[in-house]
Formats: sequence, C-alpha cells, structure tokens
Amino acid sequence: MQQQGFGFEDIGHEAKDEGAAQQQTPRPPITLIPGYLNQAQQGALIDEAEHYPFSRPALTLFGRTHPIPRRQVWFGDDGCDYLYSGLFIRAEPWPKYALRLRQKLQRDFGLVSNGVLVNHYRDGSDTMGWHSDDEAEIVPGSDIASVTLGASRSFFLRHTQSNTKVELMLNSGDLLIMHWPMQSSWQHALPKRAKVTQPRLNLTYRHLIPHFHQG
Ligand SMILES: O=C(O)CCC(=O)C(=O)O
Ligand SMILES: [Fe+2]
Repeated sequence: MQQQGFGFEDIGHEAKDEGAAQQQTPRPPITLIPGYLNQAQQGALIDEAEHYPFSRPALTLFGRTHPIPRRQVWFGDDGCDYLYSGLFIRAEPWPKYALRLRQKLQRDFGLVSNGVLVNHYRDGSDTMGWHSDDEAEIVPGSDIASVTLGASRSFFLRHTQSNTKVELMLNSGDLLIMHWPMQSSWQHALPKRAKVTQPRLNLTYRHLIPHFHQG
C-alpha cells in the first residue's frame, strides 16, 4: 500500500510539473536597442519629417467612417504599394534621411526593407489600436524595425492565445525589432496617454513583395 501510494504521488508530481511548463509566460520575439540613433541622427529625421506629405485617411469600421487618430505616410521602392488596414497606400519616393536609416538597418542588422510607414502622433491623444502587421504582401520570414523619435510613449504587446500583455517604454532614438513570426501570434498598440503633450514620430521599416497589388 505504502509503495503504491508513493507511486501515485510521483505520477501526480510529474503531471503538475508538465502543466507548469506549458503555462510558462510567452515572451514576444523582439529586440529593443535603446538609443540606437544619436542626437544628430534623430534631429535630421525630425527636421526632414516637417516636409513629409502626411495625411489622415479615414477608415470605415462597422459602416462608420472615422479619420485615423494620427497622420501617416508610406515611402517605398517602385511597386511597393501597401494595403494597410484596408487602405491602399501608394508608395511615395524615399526622402534622404529615411533612406539612410533603411541602409543603416541593413548594415547593422542585415535587416532588409523596401518601404517605411511613418506615423506622426501630435500628442498623447493620438494613438494606434490593437493590430498585427500581418498583411499578405509582407515577405514571409521578414522582421519589422520600428524607430521612435520625439515623445516617449508606452507600447503594448498582447499574445493573442494566452492574453499575456507586455508593456515597453519607447524613447526617442530607440529601435524595436519585431522578429518574424511575431505578427502571427502577437498584437501591438500605442495607447492614449493624457499627460503626453509632445509629438512623436514612429518609422516602421518593412519588407514587401514588390508588385503584389498589380497582379
Ligand atoms: O507608433 C508605434 O510605435 C507603432 C506603429 C505601428 O504599430 C505601425 O505602424 O504598424
Ligand atoms: Fe504595427
């Protein structure tokens, strides 16, 4: 009896350990490089962005049309137009410093991209809702590089299966690399922050399959 009792207890422990391993908190496949850009590089991009052809397109959700709560522009190589959040965005020609940063990312990390989405948030009331950057034209296996300039803002990540949430603070000059396949199992968002009064720019460098929308 005694022995049998131990036997059952052992099995019980094993089962418990296995359960604990399965419940381990998932970690997002990201690399954060604080202060990736120096002051001069940040300043050159911030000044350049004064002349970017930003727009605030309207999105239709459940039959209602709302302008997005930020401004954006997409720069890309020829044939790299982007269907983002249901909006068809034509690629604008590359500005000098946005292109230099693309080349620097490739030199430093082998990070290949052929387009960049630039978002401009006027202050903490401009936001980005929960989403994944999982459009069909993104090259499978490619990483997305996100560079922040200006105001510091919180950035949320959410594992869709477990609902695990991670909060990061992104400061001016920081680089966040979102590695493949983050976009298939995690969403991200930039929440509202009433206390933030300064503008923020974010550049996400992406690798698209060229001519995807020209059949
Ligand atoms: O502004 C950010 O940090 C995030 C931008 C973003 O997620 C996107 O452009 O898809
Ligand atoms: Fe995104």
